[in-house]
Amino acid sequence: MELFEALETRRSIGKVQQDKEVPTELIEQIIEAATWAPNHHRTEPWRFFVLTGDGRKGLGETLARIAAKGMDDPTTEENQGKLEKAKKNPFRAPVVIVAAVEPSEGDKIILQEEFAAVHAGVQNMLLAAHALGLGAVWRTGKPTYDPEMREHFGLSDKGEVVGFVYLGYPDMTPAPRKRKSVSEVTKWIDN
Ligand SMILES: Cc1cc2nc3c(=O)[nH]c(=O)nc-3n(C[C@H](O)[C@H](O)[C@H](O)COP(=O)(O)O)c2cc1C
Repeated sequence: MELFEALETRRSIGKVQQDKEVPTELIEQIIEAATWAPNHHRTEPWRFFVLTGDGRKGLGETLARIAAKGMDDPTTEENQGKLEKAKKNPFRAPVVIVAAVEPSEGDKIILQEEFAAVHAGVQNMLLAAHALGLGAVWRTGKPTYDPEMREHFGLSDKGEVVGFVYLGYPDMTPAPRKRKSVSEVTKWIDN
């Protein structure tokens, strides 16, 4: 797929086929695409966790634990329903690739730039998935940044999950989207 076509036609695909497995080679290709992202001082701060099958269970349990902390009474019927839903969330796609940052140490290292590199990597992953005929969506939400999430994936105190890429073969056709025009978002400064 040509680059500009991929840029313009990539869409968040929230609904993917449950029973169609994604070959390991394609998952590796998508992660490799992330590793080609630009990164200042060549720190390569990205880390990835590929969750498949029952490997998605731990994420669901962590999401539920984090959600329970924010509830006055997690035992009510309504809240139990919410916690069950949180547990099931990672099962919405056959593959969840967790993208995380492990910032490097050093006088020259700027924390925001370590995050920027991983964010750029995630965009590469979404484009690669699209070019390979897969559907993907970058999911986050407040629990992503809870310390328990960092601990669940064994990241350092400075490490952080930056997103969950839900991946599979598309089971939806997204509606075309509009973006603001270049002129609306750009100011040319030439003197
Ligand atoms: C940092 C980040 C977090 C996002 N988190 C979610 C999310 O939690 N759930 C979701 O459905 N989409 C999420 N998205 C996807 C956006 O909703 C989506 O990109 C936006 O609606 C534009 O649609 P498009 O990707 O199809 O162009 C996220 C996107 C980014 C960049």
